[in-house]
Amino acid sequence: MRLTRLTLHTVRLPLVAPFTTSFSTQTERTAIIFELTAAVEGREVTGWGECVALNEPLYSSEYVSGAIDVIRRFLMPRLDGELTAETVGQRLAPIVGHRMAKAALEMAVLDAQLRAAGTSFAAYLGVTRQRIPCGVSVGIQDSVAALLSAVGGYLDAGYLRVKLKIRPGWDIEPVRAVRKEFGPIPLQVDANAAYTLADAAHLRLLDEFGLLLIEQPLAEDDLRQHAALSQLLTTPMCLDESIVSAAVAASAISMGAAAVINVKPGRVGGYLEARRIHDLARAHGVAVWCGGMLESGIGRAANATLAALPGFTLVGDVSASDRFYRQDITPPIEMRGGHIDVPREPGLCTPPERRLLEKFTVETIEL
Ligand SMILES: O=C(O)CCC(=O)N[C@@H](C(=O)O)c1ccccc1
Repeated sequence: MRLTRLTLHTVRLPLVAPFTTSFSTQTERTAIIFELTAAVEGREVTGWGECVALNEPLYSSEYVSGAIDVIRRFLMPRLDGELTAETVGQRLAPIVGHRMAKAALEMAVLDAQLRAAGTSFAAYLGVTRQRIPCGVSVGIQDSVAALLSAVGGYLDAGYLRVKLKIRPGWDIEPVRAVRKEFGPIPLQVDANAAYTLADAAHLRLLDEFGLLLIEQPLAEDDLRQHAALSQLLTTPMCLDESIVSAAVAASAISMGAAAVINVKPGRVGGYLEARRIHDLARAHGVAVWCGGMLESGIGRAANATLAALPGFTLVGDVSASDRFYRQDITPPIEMRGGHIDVPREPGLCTPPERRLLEKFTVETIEL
């Protein structure tokens, strides 16, 4: 196919409640929605993608306006002429980093390619599961009572696994309270790199709670310290921010820094690299689960399909749209009986509804 036009819709989606992690509190999600037009054998097709970079470089080095700049100046010019989704990564490889921007471009090309072929992402990946189990990520709350109320609400809604955000000063006590209130529910914690190896003795206190895993306790770039810490804990070590590619996943697995990997297509440069990490981890007997970046229904639908691959043996963060949004730009993705159906329509997602896309768009750039 040949790309003919790319429109970047910067959308601002209000969150149903503030979402606090160890690095920020978000009350709305700014994201870049990619609307790609391409020519496939003389026909015009549209592909949709979503860049998961945050407004500020607090989760990783990428951020919305920087992603727009690198796409305009350095990435799009490398995608001229005939290309396929499978060749986008190599075309963009000379540009260092900017994985979330690259992932969104590859995603839009893949969506256009799949729509042109009338193929679902599920068929493309060869997944056989019809639905995926849903977990929920619970932000840091103002009080333990508020946390217990939030967790109770999500369990009543049918979520099958709870992830608690933690940071120094909000860790042992809230986890203990959730265990006391709700018993042996599937439970894990996510620190978003808020600790150091010097906190090992404190983090060992988490071992008494029988958690599924502890996610990214230390800095993104410190595999060695995560490997050392994993020797000191009985709770399985999971990495998120550190795993930016299949190559780094291979290093983390070989160093014993990751017993489990949170796979996020945006963080690793795209869904094709995410599949490579899935395949690598599975070959090593390492479990993976699908993380989330507060995606709209575009990324959320694609994640639901990715999470249906056989190596995604742990419940991920693919929640229903209403976990974060009162109104999405696509038809809401709904959870039934604690599961989300794997999309089977052509492409990666249901396209956004034009009036909703316009309602939430704060900036439109034509490339
Ligand atoms: O389900 C979701 O989309 C949210 C899951 C979640 O907690 N994401 C966290 C994370 O650290 O993994 C996050 C959210 C927003 C931005 C960066 C990270």
